[in-house]
Amino acid sequence: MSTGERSGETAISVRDLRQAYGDFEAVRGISFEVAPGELFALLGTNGAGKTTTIETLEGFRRPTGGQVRVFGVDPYGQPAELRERVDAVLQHSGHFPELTVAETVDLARDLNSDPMELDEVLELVGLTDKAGVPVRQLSGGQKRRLDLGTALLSRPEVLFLDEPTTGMDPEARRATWEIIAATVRAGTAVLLTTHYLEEAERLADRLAIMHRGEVRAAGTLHEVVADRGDRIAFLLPDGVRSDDLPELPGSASEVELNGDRAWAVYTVRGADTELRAHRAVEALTDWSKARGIGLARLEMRPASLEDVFLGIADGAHDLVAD
Ligand SMILES: Nc1ncnc2c1ncn2[C@@H]1O[C@H](COP(=O)(O)OP(=O)(O)OP(=O)(O)O)[C@@H](O)[C@H]1O
Repeated sequence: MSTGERSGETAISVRDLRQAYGDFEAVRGISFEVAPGELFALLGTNGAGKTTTIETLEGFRRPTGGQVRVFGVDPYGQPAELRERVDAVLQHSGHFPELTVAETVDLARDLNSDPMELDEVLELVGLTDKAGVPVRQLSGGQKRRLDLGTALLSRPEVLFLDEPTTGMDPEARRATWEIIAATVRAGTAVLLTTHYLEEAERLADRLAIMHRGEVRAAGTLHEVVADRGDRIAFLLPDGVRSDDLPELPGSASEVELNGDRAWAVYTVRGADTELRAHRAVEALTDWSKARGIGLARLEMRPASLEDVFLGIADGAHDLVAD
């Protein structure tokens, strides 16, 4: 159990954070907290402000507005009282390419007062057989595992993970998820950014989706997808236009193009979503029978994290200057 868990304090606190680069405001008033033994995932479109937020929490940047705290301490400038309690896997690691894996781990161990043993670190991240290999000869995924090993060897109470599994094959990614989950179970507060939605689904206790510097959705996975509602979809029958689709109480309809197929999509939101979605399917079936048309590929399912993300990202790739 970590010190933080014992005292019940908040590990990471972000309140109305604003961060600007010159005239451009990259982070526009975001707030969240992470407790010891909790993993919070920060998701978002490219350029949403995730790395800027993590860099601010790591003490590389002073907020232009709002406040960030790590165990109640302002992290700007990486004060000594936080150095032994906090570690990170950044997007770009700073290892020396000519040093071997073992030398790299030992170098990181030298900077800590009570680090894990070398063998323990190598085994933890599956690099035992690469101990004598220079870092420059590692694959991208192996370098990420080395990054994780050098971050974990100090047994940090707060861990920042900025896209930690990028470049890993599916097996290495799953192994890394196990390591991260075990670290959280041991009491570490983890702030994770990732573009792999499955990673957040597997690991996150709570999450936030950012877009253009703002949090657009936040909560547990269940809360975030429940907000989006249930989805009913079927292939738009030949000869049926979007205007011909029946109106169903409590649901919104639209036509989605996927490749060369057009889909009729209904979204059912609010209280008793499951029951109302079921009634909507019955009404659609009656409507299609009355017209003698089929509802090919009819599906009804709760929204996924991907649906929520894509709903937020819609238009995110327009070349619009902020
Ligand atoms: N040093 C900098 N100077 C000026 N603008 C910057 C700087 N760093 C980031 N930005 C801009 O701030 C915005 C947020 O960038 P940031 O790297 O925080 O986003 P991100 O959510 O981590 O993106 P990605 O998912 O693509 O890694 C982007 O528009 C980016 O171009």
